[in-house]
Amino acid sequence: MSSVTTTVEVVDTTTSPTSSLPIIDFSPFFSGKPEEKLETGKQMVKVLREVGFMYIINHGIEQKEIDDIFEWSKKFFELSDEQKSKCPHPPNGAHHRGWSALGKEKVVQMVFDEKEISNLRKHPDVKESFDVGKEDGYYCNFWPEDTDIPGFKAGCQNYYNKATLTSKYFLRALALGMDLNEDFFLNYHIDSENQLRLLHYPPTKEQDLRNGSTERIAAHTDFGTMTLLLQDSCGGLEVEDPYHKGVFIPAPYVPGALVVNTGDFLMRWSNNALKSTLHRVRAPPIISETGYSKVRYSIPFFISADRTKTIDCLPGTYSEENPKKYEPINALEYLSMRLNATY
Ligand SMILES: O=C(O)CCC(=O)C(=O)O
Ligand SMILES: [Fe+2]
Repeated sequence: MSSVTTTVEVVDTTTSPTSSLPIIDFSPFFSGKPEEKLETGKQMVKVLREVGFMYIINHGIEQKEIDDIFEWSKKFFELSDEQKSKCPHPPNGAHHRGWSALGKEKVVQMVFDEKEISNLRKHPDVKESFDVGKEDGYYCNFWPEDTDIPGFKAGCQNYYNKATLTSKYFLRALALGMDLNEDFFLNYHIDSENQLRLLHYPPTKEQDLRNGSTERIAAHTDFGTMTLLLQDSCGGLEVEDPYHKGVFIPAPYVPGALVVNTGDFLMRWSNNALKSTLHRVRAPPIISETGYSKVRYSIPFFISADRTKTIDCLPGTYSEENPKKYEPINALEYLSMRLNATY
């Protein structure tokens, strides 16, 4: 059996910090050979158990498709505020669609107390975003005027569909890696309300980013099943070392790779067997000459289970010695609770 982990192994990090994220080559999964599919799934699950974050290469999304969605993102954020404000994000945080202007959103980590949230919001994240879901989904999309940016809607939908397709391969691999039927997770993601998010972090005073008085995106975990992230070469993404709380590992740009991580929903579903790891975006590592950090574009794609589905701890993740830590929960109920806290 060929080994598909092409770089840094997850070693025993209980004494020394993890230095970088593992890279998984997904191409053996596409061979269709059961043993190669299983091996790819096992590798994914090992990383999700230990780190919760990895790079995936040879995932099936072509470089041209990646370039195209970054181009659309840049074009969208170049529109005037007046043009972008024709498709505003509604005040209801759970309806995560449309444009959120600079300073609108504060990502908070598991804080549900109104007063505490409003204190945290005094330092909003320095970013603007545009969110898209399934076109005929539960939450309607908001699009800019086609005359302002012709082709944008189709461009986003192309990437949305490709990322959804890719997510289904990852869900198959995940199931095999967890010793479940290959279609186990697919059955909970038949009618997924996935979320495509275009993110733009404008140039920001570097010193403020370094001393933490300004944040691009504060440390948080993602909510859903898994996230597939594209990032540009700016840098600044950091992932908490699973064995050293408060120590963050840089997750630099790897050309063509998707950064893939467990979300809180999957962590709960797995009875905490899979880790949903804290991550944040800080100053890029390279010091600028201007005192301002470079602009950053990134494109997360959040995979969510069907809103009608209720999940219970996965078979094989609980026993008499390790009982279920959670009650069953409905997917929509869980996501709405988390999203409402960010607006
Ligand atoms: O910009 C990034 O790379 C991080 C984005 C992110 O973590 C998120 O939107 O949840
Ligand atoms: Fe995130």
